[in-house]
Amino acid sequence: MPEVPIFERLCVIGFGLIGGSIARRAREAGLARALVAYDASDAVRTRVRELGIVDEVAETAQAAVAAADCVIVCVPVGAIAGVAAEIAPSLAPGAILSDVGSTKLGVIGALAAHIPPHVAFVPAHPMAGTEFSGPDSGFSALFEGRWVLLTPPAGTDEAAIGRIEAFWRGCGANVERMEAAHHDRMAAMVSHLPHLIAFTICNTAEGLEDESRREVLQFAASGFRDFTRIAASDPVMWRDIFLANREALLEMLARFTEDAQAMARAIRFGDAAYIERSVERGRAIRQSLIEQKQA
Ligand SMILES: NC(=O)c1ccc[n+]([C@@H]2O[C@H](COP(=O)([O-])OP(=O)(O)OC[C@H]3O[C@@H](n4cnc5c(N)ncnc54)[C@H](O)[C@@H]3O)[C@@H](O)[C@H]2O)c1
Ligand SMILES: O=C(O)C(=O)C[C@]1(C(=O)O)C=C[C@@H](O)C=C1
Repeated sequence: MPEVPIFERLCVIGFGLIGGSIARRAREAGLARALVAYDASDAVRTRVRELGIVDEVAETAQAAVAAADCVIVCVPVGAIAGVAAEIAPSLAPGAILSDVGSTKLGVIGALAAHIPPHVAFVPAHPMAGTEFSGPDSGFSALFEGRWVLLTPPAGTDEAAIGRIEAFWRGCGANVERMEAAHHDRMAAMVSHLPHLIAFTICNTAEGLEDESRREVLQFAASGFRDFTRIAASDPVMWRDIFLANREALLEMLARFTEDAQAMARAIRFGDAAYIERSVERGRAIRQSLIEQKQA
């Protein structure tokens, strides 16, 4: 366990699933001496005050960051650059700015213009979440045993990276560094493509003629339910991710489409060996994930 507190005053901008989980964990584990939050939504700020997790809920983003030695931006990817522009003039000298966005290249590019020279920017992405959102959805154990990927641009202050790493370890996470472009291709495959497919299959079911649609919803057994859990996720968040990671996502979608077409062809021509091999390979990959989790 890292020595606590890691930060004197930690500021969370955006108090949804991820911001709320960070705040809960930071409070529980004493990772920051003081916690301050800001959210653009009046209703969310009111709820955060009721929850009593943070020491202060600021009325503006500028006021929230003013005396913070670490600011973590936890808003949808498409809103991160706007928040950075809003808070940049108020960031304290020596402060660390971080984010939790699900895509990294675009976020880093959009933020570069706004970060003052006296502030270190350490981009991060916790590979943990649920299909729920909002101030009540967070929980302190969300990051326990999960990966957090750091994608600091070359030349980022090592001490700042070390403190962000210590913070995430204090949240119970494992931390790894990687290049932002590599991160985006990997995330496209393991997270963005599965969400795209889950949303799409729900739309496909919805598009069936009335009677079949009613039956799909009535008789959906565990296959459809397990497979589409993530389709309950927030539309703004996923709109932003798909648009921000366009190239990598389209590449993975093209690969997937080719593989799906190969399967369609095998089914059409009765190629039983291909079908069995393909299912076998898929099953082995899924089983290795289960073993990894148990290890
Ligand atoms: N949900 C997940 O599973 C998950 C996992 C890892 C990373 N992420 C990333 O974390 C970020 C937050 O996701 P979440 O699931 O916590 O979302 P959420 O919808 O639960 O919360 C986002 C919050 O940001 C606030 N917000 C929006 N624009 C704002 C602005 N300009 N200024 C201040 N507040 C603003 C909203 O009011 C909302 O309360 C996203 O970038 C997402 O890609 C999400
Ligand atoms: O478990 C879920 O519900 C999630 O969608 C979490 C999930 C994922 O795809 O694994 C979603 C987005 C992220 O950026 C990281 C994690």
